[in-house]
Amino acid sequence: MKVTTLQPSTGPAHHSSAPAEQARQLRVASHSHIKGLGLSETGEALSTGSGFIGQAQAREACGVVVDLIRLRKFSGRGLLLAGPPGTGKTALAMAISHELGTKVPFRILVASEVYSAEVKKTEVLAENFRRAIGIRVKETKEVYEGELTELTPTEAPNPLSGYGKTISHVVIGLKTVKGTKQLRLDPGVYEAIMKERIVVGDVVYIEQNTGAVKRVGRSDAYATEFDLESETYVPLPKGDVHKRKELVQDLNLHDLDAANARPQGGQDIMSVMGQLVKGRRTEVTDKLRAEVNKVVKGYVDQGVAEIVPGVLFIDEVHMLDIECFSYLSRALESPMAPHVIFATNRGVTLVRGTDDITSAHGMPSDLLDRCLIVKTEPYSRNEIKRVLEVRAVVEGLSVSEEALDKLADEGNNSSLRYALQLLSPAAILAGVAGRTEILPEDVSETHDLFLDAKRSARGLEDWGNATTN
Ligand SMILES: Nc1ncnc2c1ncn2[C@@H]1O[C@H](COP(=O)(O)OP(=O)(O)OP(=O)(O)O)[C@@H](O)[C@H]1O
Repeated sequence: MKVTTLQPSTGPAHHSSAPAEQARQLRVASHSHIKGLGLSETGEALSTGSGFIGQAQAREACGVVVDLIRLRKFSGRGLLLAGPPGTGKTALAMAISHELGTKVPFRILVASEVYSAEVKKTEVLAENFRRAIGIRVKETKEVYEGELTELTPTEAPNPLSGYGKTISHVVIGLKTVKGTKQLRLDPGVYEAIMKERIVVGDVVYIEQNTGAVKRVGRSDAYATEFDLESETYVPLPKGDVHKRKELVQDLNLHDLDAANARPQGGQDIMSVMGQLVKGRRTEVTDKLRAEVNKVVKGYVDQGVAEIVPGVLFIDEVHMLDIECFSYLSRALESPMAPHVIFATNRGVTLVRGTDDITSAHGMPSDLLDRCLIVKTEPYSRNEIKRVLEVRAVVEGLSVSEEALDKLADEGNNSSLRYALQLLSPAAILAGVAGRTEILPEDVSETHDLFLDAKRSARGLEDWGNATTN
């Protein structure tokens, strides 16, 4: 049996998500029940379509925007979601992203994030713009693909330290419909296999010239009717183990900017795309971005790559200042701009960075004129109750009808977000009382333990008055 040796991949290390990124992911989790705008074929809002309750008019308006985006008739324009806090503006932006599809990048930026000590405001905006522009690269490569039938690492004495063992090489077996093949792999590829948590029975492919390993899924020969995890089962690959395969990589322009700012060498797609621009770089500059754009445009013209404009959601847009707004106006003109959705809960207010210019939502009129504005309405008590119901199901909490009513009252008196935030603590208190179901007493106790903004502000005011008298 012919055995082939492969070299390890030397592509850029993929950094784990930074705290900011993790905070961003947490933000997304609170909308995990939102699966889309919940519209019928004719664009009418369904009563609880896709986890969305109420806001029928705003959802239908956003449905029209999704159609405009799909028809590529939305470039250079923005969507502004204006409404009181907790009326589903972020949820609508998430729903639009779902409607556009998982391959469309979606980026959340809270406007106040642009004010950071180290990085220029417009640089933060530029980076978020680039992260919201996807690029899909198709390339045909020589790969070894199949169901993993054998994974045998061979140990050898550690040549460096004289004690302990190291992996000298690993032998794997790959099976396809047509046959099997044994491969002798470099330790670096074995580490990649371990990192991807690949086990015997998984269907994988290994790129021949980089040794990059990709887990496609679990072979459906192992599918059992009792499996609980959300495993993706895939059929046994057809054809030979060694074949030419079209690989699709979904990146965003910031990935390319960063890879070019710190070229790391190597053959995998990130490294290749990371060497588009000659010469050593240290940071991402507008000049670098312009060069990356030029090369990307060349790839698009050759049909190797496709630009996927994503969604950049800028929450609390009234926090941006005049300098940021002028950057946004220019950036929206760029042919490679993402679709920008703004959200604000402010009315007429001062445009930050100016002394005396007030305007609707704190945005300059020239930018406002380019936006479609969608209003979100406060929820009725019944709608708040239904949102709480949907959220409780998603969070796996069981709530009695009376407790749900009590929470809905809290939401009605204070805010939807406050009521939603009482759900998990109430579940904890129910657990402490040895119950799995949340009852009204748990809601009352959490109401006393955790204040809403109005009560806490009033409490401090009373305290302030008491101490000054
Ligand atoms: N109509 C709705 N249906 C289902 N869930 C909703 C709805 N509206 C809001 N939510 C949920 O309520 C919570 C608060 O909503 P969201 O964050 O969208 O409000 P917002 O208008 O963006 O608030 P803010 O102005 O403070 O950013 C989120 O968990 C969101 O998923």
